[in-house]
Amino acid sequence: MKLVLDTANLDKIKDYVTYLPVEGVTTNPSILKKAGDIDVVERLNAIQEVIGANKDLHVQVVAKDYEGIVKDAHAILDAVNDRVCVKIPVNKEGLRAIKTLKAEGVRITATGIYSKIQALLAAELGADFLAPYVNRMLNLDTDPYEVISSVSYQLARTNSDTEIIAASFKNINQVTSALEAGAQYITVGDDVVDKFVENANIQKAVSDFSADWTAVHDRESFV
Ligand SMILES: O=C[C@H](O)COP(=O)(O)O
Repeated sequence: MKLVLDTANLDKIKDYVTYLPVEGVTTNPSILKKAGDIDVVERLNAIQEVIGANKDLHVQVVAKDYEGIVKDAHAILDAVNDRVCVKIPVNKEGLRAIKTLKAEGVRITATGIYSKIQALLAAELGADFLAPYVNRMLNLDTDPYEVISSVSYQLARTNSDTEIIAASFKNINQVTSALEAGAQYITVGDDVVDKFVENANIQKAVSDFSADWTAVHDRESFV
């Protein structure tokens, strides 16, 4: 499992890198909105510094038309660094932009994926990552795991270098199910990340072990 953080909260990212196998960070305009009225370029550069230059930072374009998307992509690469994966929603304008930007060698994360056909088209145009929206598909009565599994099979069958970075999670079961379906990466918001190893049963087990030890030995550590 390759874990990516779907947040722009710098304090949380600083904390997560101390105990989680963080492979990167994804953002989009809605995630950046949660961070408030920040200097976005400054924040993105700070995030890259915290995760390390060799980890992937995915930054989404804002413009909706082809020319604007290509311009946004260049602006993001200039403002942050040329390794950034530019996130582009998969619609007609987005696919046109992916085609142009891949010809320039730009790393692309195809996002806003609700269907197999979106994923397969973006992969065929050379997108580096595909971001199927798990919870949003479930809300629409689409089985995201069947989509991921089928796309994963097609990518393997065609020896594609494109990888799946499943997104849009509301709980841990969705995360593990997406991985079981074939996603190589999962990008998870801090609301769900915070629950990974924080539950009352884990804390109770730790407390019980500690109580059993101190009942016999007059100290709270091994030595
Ligand atoms: O970048 C895409 C997000 O992972 C979508 O997540 P959301 O459905 O919680 O907005």
